[in-house]
Amino acid sequence: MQIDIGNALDTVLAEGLTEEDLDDLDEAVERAHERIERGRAEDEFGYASLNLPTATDPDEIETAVEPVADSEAVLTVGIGGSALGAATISEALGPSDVDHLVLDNVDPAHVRGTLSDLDLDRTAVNVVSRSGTTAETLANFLIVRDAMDEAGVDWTERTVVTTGEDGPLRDLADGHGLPSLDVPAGVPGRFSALSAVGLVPAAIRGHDIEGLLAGGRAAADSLGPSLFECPAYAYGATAYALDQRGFSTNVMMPYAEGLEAFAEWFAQLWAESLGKDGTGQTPVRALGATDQHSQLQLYRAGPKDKLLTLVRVTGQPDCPIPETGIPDLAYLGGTDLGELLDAEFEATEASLAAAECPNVRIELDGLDAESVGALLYEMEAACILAGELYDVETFTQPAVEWGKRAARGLLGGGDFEEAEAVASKERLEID
Ligand SMILES: O=P(O)(O)OC[C@H]1O[C@H](O)[C@H](O)[C@@H](O)[C@@H]1O
Repeated sequence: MQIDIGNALDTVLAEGLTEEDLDDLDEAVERAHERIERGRAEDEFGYASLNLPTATDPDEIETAVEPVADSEAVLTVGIGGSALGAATISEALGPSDVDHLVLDNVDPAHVRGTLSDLDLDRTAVNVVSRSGTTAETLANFLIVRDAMDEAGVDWTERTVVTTGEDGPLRDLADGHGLPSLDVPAGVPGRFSALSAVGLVPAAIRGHDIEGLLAGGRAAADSLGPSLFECPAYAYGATAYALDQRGFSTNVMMPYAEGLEAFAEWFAQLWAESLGKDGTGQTPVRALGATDQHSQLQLYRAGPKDKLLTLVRVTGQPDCPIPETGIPDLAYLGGTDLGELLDAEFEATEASLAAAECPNVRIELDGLDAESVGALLYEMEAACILAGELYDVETFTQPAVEWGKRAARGLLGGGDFEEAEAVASKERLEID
């Protein structure tokens, strides 16, 4: 990944970063890098995530998915960090003979519709939950099992489980002798894409999981004590510094359909990791060039509180635009869709800079296993670096846990005082 922070500098924007700011940040990055390396060396909770490209065993994953190698579809049942990494990888690496669908939400119509479209006899069920207790995941899995029973399919022959060392899902996998993989200890879900959590569907779909890990390893080698030599840290430090200047929203806008899910994965990573103690930068998902025609008006002319992260992929396949006799469209003829996308990308960068809106360019050399593995790793490293600069507990998500306990209490899943707050909700109803 290459990064260009030129449009975040004071030479472009009044509120931009000065040379002195960058030097100060660089010193902070050096300290943070030392902390991160110490955490990695000791496999500390969270920091251990940055060791996944070497710790993950691709052969173990390939072996676990062998029983479902005949699948026409893989259905991931998981949510948040247990689904978004896998979805990102599948979408970025493109089509395969095996479709990948995700049941994360518990929307009844969506779940029913998804199941009714599948040939369950040829579907691999990929159940993922680090805790093994997440209500949405477990409820959906029970429904999938039931649907398989009804269709006369032995669900135990079509299910692969990835979960923590213990918990109800681990017990279930052990009880039925299901192929099972570990969510590695010390790795929070949103940092687990380069483990079995993100790689099982890729393996079933025939994608190059060794390549994904090799990309992660190359990215690990690129980490270093200076932001001027480390794209991941340059990104994390720039986003942090801009947030300190009031650019409290980070719009992640890839110019590639294959990275739409990546923006969603990034949003969880950034929000759950950095949204602590009254700090954090709000991630927003957008897609270029599509959202130039809907949201860009706000980003350029609305409140000056946004950083735009614009991602482009070089080396896209050719897609020539045919010549036309229509005079107004003549400029398009003989060019290529890729050229049009690039022109849109650069025009957006310039238009934002001209309006004093900071933006950062991230470039990827193609969307292959290596570049996708590197991208996921570098964004995780950027996030961990930013967490050090904010001085927050990057790897926990207590605010999310609050709502989970409240919902569980409401469903009779135990006594949770958070559930009482739901009953005492203030109302002012207008019909
Ligand atoms: O993997 P699980 O334990 O099922 O958790 C799935 C997701 O649930 C939560 O609500 C957490 O906030 C997320 O960080 C996590 O990724």
